[in-house]
Amino acid sequence: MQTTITAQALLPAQQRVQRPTMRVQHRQTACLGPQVSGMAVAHRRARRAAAPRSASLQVVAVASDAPKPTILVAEKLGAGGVEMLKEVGTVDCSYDMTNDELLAKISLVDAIVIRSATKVTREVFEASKGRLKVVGRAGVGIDNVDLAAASEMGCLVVNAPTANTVAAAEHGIALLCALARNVPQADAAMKGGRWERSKWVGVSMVGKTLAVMGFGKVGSEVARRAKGLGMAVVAYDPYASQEKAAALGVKLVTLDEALAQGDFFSLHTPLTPNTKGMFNDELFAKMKKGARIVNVARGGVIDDDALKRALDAGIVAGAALDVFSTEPPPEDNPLVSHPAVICTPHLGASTKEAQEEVAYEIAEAVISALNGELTPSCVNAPMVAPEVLKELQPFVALADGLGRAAVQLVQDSGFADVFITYHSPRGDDLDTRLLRAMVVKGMLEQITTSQVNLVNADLLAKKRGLRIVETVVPSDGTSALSLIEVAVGASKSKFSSAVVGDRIVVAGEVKSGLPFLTRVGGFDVDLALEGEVVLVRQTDQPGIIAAVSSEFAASKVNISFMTVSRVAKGTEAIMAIGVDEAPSAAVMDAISKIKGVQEVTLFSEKRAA
Ligand SMILES: NC(=O)C1=CN([C@@H]2O[C@H](COP(=O)(O)OP(=O)(O)OC[C@H]3O[C@@H](n4cnc5c(N)ncnc54)[C@H](O)[C@@H]3O)[C@@H](O)[C@H]2O)C=CC1
Ligand SMILES: O=C(O)C(=O)COP(=O)(O)O
Repeated sequence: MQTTITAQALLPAQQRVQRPTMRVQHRQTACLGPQVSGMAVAHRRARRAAAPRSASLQVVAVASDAPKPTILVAEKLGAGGVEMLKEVGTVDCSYDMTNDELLAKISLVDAIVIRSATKVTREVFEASKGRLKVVGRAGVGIDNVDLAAASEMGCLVVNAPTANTVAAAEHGIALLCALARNVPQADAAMKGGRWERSKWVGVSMVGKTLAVMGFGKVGSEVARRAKGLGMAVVAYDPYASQEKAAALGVKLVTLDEALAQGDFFSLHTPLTPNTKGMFNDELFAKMKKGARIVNVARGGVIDDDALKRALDAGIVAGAALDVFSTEPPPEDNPLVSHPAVICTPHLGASTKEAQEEVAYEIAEAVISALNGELTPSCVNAPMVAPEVLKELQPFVALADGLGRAAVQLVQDSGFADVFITYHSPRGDDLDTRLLRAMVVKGMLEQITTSQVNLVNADLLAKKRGLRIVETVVPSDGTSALSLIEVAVGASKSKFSSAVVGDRIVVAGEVKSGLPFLTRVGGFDVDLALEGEVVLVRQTDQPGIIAAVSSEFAASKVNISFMTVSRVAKGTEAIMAIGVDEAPSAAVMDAISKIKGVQEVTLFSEKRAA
């Protein structure tokens, strides 16, 4: 496989819903059904019990010697989650702040936990002056967070994608039944002293068709429950799999088919540029006359004015809305006051049980993000499924180290082309996003003052005009990768032996779980990628190794690793030497003057704190 990084790969996850890796999670959850939530809860409980956690992949880590992070909880969060946060940081629970209050506070905190009411806009990120490292969304929808601004500023956005799925689905079903049977209207009449039996005759659900729009976690749970009510269920979701639908007895259909067949519609898409105002005049005109709509997704998915027209024209017989384009909706909102509309104030996720679990799920994600770990619920970093993440973990440091090494070998002139070659038994199935971001991170950390992390690596690469070409070469072996090669398109190197053709090339492998540099240019080496590394090219002759070592010894620089590799006896050789601290310029100069030494250079594998 050979791929050139595309604009698509740089999109925030919310807009990349069609990526296969994003779908895997949906498929797993949806196929397993209600018990999944139970399993997810059990897993979370088990993980909570299994301390201490490992801080392995540095994403946006607050340095270990830094003071405790400050975490602002801006909306009501379950007590258990707040307690978890208190174990690791100073927690400020300030609910219902105005935007000005938020702007004033945000530069004092490392993380913020929100629900759907707090808008984390570009203005908020700018006001944080770089301190804000993590936004934790205690729920699913992240349309109230400016993901582009978060990514540009290297701020990790994590959500709680599973804990409220069942609650939202149950609320969808509750609204579906209430809508079909006019429950709120009849209740209001009775409370007003009226016994209106003939006025509130409803419609039956059994045998009717429910069109689920967006067949993800909530949509599929709604579908499962609607089947139990005896409804025929079709689903429109261009990114859902046929197998998942078939497993639930649901037929995946086109948009036009869904519109033509649905007696009831249940909306479950995220709010994205693609879905904003999706339910407009054109769509309503294609619906069966008398259809009913439930929206527990996001208000913005429906064009409010178009719905009002469809209701008034009788195309839509009734709507049940939990979500609104502006929340709370203004008092004169014509939908809220419409007699054929029933409403709840964004209650989909609001069950006692769901809120407790959401709080744990988000606290866990925020803590691990602050610890610098990669969390699977990160929505603006190149995340992969947890099992893939575990497998790639050893190679993440390797990719970072090779990027770091390659860029430091470039002489003066810049470069635009980066070639990453992965040797992997997975072939085309290898998910390279994480590794690519780490190579880029390693490179950019050397050449920019911006904070670079997995969140913004791709974005910063694009801004700098880097062209990244990735190639996967099938290889033997049982681990995910056997070798990674990183080359930059530059023929002038501080170490000319690193140049092959018109590229500076380094390659490495993971050995005993640690990243090793195994090739520089055409030379094989074998050196742990850590600390400071000195490369020496010399004529292959006796005495040089001793002469170089004694220069280090004289200046009390400890050698941790050394490998020597030569082309052929008596010709050229290179030494790769790991040293505990960077030798002085004088030592480097002295080495370069040793008879037989042709060139010497130094690069650092020290990671940014
Ligand atoms: N009212 C409430 O309190 C709650 C609302 N929600 C909202 O429910 C929605 C769904 O949540 P989940 O199921 O957890 O998300 P999900 O990501 O599991 O599912 C969303 C599905 O929508 C599909 N989709 C994306 N664009 C589409 C399009 N243009 N047309 C048709 N399908 C499209 C995706 O492929 C995906 O399968 C989100 O908007 C979320 O914010 C979720 C929980 C509670
Ligand atoms: O999880 C979601 O997407 C929700 O809409 C729930 O919102 P909430 O956390 O209840 O403000």
